[in-house]
Amino acid sequence: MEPKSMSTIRMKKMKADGVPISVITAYDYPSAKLAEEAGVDVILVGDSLGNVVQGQQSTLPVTLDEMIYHTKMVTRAVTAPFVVGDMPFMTYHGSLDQTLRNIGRLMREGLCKAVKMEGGAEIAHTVEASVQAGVPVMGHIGLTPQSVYQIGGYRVQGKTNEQARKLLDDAKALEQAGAFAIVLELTTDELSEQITKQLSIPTIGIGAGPHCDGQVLVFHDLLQYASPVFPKKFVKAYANIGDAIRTGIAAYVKDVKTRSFPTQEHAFHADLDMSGPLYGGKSEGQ
Ligand SMILES: Nc1nc(=O)c2c([nH]1)NC[C@@H]1CN(c3ccc(C(=O)N[C@@H](CCC(=O)O)C(=O)O)cc3)CN21
Ligand SMILES: CC(C)C(=O)C(=O)O
Repeated sequence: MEPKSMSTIRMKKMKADGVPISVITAYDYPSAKLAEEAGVDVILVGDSLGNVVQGQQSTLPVTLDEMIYHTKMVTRAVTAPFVVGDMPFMTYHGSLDQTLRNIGRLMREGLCKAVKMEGGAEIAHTVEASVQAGVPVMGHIGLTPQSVYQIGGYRVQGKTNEQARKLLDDAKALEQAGAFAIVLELTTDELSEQITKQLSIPTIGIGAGPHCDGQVLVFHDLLQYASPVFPKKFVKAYANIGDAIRTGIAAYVKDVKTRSFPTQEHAFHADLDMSGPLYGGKSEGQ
């Protein structure tokens, strides 16, 4: 039987039943295909692709067209996982009209089933309008990388009462606005637990401790795929495909240099006489 597709309703039920939600980022066809085969519930086409795929210093330069390009490749690859596309920097802060156009492009062209937006109470009106337009919205609070230059660095969030209280209010405002889930990024364990308890929609943690309803990690971090950012405390590496790829390529280079590859084993043949005049050889009688 075909695996049942993940949905926002199933995710909410998973929270109620205490079943954790597994989320991974992916940015192209093969990685998304492997993620589905591995049984992941949700795939986030994150704008972290700016860092791990494009080699940028932050997620800010990522454009809507680039998000659409990557989201298309991911949605082409999968059936069961619920695919969420990230709204890039400044594509949901202008007029509501422009925001809805941008969401429309990501969903219609990228074929994702939902979008993610960074921000709390200050974007609740945008979340509400999007939800009213029929768009499932995933919230994202705590460390919001699109605001890294305002925050001043990739820092743990919610360490003071004032900050923690504000983040709890943000989470509630997003739930009230109709978000179907909220990413908690780099929020303290205690705050993540409290937010998770007080919401009926699932929390998806990254660097947010073990109390969230689900977990998300960046593909390149959990598989050690040449992730350019320094080692992060909240990451657990489950494979080292960077090493595997480098070792494989180095062996290939060595084989080419020593003429160990290709060999006759990899060659194709045709039964032709290439010593004759057709190929510039000497013909008889000359
Ligand atoms: N490869 C990658 N993984 C990510 O998780 C990720 C990205 N890129 N790019 C977009 C954002 C940026 N993220 C980051 C980047 C750095 C830290 C970091 O340096 N964290 C420190 C904690 C700092 C503190 O103690 O305040 C750490 O040691 O984990 C955290 C999240 C998460 N996202
Ligand atoms: C790290 C996750 C939550 C994200 O926002 C991204 O991949 O862009």
